Amino acid sequence: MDRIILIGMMGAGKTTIGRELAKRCGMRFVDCDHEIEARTGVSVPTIFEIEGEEGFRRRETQVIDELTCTPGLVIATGGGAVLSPLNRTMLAERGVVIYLNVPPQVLWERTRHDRNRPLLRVPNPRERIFALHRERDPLYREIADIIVDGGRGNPGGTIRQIRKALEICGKA
Ligand SMILES: Nc1ncnc2c1ncn2[C@@H]1O[C@H](COP(=O)(O)OP(=O)(O)O)[C@@H](O)[C@H]1O
Ligand SMILES: O=C(O)C1=C[C@@H](OP(=O)(O)O)[C@@H](O)[C@H](O)C1
Ligand SMILES: [Mg+2]
Repeated sequence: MDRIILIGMMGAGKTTIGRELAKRCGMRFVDCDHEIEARTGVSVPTIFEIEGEEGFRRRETQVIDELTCTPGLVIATGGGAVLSPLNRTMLAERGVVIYLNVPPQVLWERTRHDRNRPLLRVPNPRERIFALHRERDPLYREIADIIVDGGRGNPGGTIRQIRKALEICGKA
């Protein structure tokens, strides 16, 4: 299989699970946000400050286009990668797409003390998480080949679920 692509909300565990999954599958791990940070030399929140969300999204599309043409990768996307129809088409056509589905309350508990997510720098970040989840859940589902429950237990359990699903659909 050429690429495994993880999608889902902020705090769903795409970065955490992706890194570990890649190790276990003998593939290389890349995270779109880390790739953008490496290329620009600044953090994601700094890009939002300087270029706005629009500037960040342009960079994100460029990175998604390049990484989804590179073989042998486990790719962790950012939570907003599915907002653009062009991104959704590239992701859907160029890899096995796995949606880490996590209830918004769990997302909130995982991200509430994290300062690295600019979209949560608002007066009511919990409400924001719930609203983003409502808006994005249908988009994740639209392009997912596999949906796993990423909200319970530890990352190991989620990774086992993913590997089993990949085996069943003959992709691992
Ligand atoms: N079962 C789990 N699966 C994935 N992450 C978990 C789990 N339980 C707790 N976490 C924690 O939740 C956070 C997930 O963050 P991260 O991997 O950065 O998510 P994302 O890249 O989707 O925003 C990490 O701090 C991780 O340790
Ligand atoms: O949900 C979003 O729109 C974003 C999620 C972040 O990635 P994670 O999903 O890895 O936190 C990062 O790309 C940026 O802060 C925007
Ligand atoms: Mg991440």
